Amino acid sequence: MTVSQGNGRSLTVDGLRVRYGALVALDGVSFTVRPGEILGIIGPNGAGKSTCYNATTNMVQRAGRVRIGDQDVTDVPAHGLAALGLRRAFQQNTFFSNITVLENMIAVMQHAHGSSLGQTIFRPLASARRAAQARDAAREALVWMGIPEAYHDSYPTQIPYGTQRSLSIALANATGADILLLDEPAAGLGGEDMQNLVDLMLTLRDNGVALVVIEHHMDLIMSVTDQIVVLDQGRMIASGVPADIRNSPEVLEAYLGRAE
Ligand SMILES: Nc1ncnc2c1ncn2[C@@H]1O[C@H](COP(=O)(O)OP(=O)(O)OP(=O)(O)O)[C@@H](O)[C@H]1O
Repeated sequence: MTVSQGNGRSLTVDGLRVRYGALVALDGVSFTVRPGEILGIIGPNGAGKSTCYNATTNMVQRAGRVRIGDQDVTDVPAHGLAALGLRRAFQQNTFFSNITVLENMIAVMQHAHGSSLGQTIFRPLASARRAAQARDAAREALVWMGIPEAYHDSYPTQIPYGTQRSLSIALANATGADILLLDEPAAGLGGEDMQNLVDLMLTLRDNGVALVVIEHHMDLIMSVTDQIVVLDQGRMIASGVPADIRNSPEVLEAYLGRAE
């Protein structure tokens, strides 16, 4: 396996609280997700799920603390968290659309692992060899994360929508992220695409990535997560393993009772 996953670190948020004027959008939200775990965050519309991601990644003014492994990153700005292994994959697909799928992966992997400009200029043969190695490594990473070779030389917008979603997540992971925050990854997907997404999430989990998933798709959440946090009106009304959440009267009342 060529995609390294860094050191495998957990994410802990403790007592997150966010106010928008008079509205308390998040209040006392705490959880830990460990390497090789998938944590789901669910709740009805307006429950505070997106605010929770924004608070975790320091994109909004908040109280509370955030840790990556043993490191307190509460005051690290959003753009600095990626370098510390925390990546957020947004709902919309994110890639460079004017270069191929393979070139996207090469670019991300080279950015993550660095390349030596001096050697590239002065040693063209070694440079050519490194370029070939980079292509091989990128191809292998893409296939491992469920992007078939048939799509590698296409532009991202030419490949099926579901595969574009997987590509976005694969690129986020290829940065060497230990922790991935996925924002409604299943939105707009069905059938085979959904299964491919599940396979990708499980592959990453099994490789020691800590995943946090905001998702409305209840079957997906119940089938892939190790633990679930339920938000309602900014507060954690329940947390636990999927079987407990499924049977929680509070959750049924607050979330499942209000069909979306
Ligand atoms: N920038 C903002 N300014 C003021 N209020 C906001 C802002 N962002 C979110 N809110 C409010 O905070 C609350 C939580 O919103 P949030 O988007 O976090 O919920 P959500 O669970 O992600 O909802 P959805 O499932 O609909 O995406 C809502 O009442 C929302 O209207």
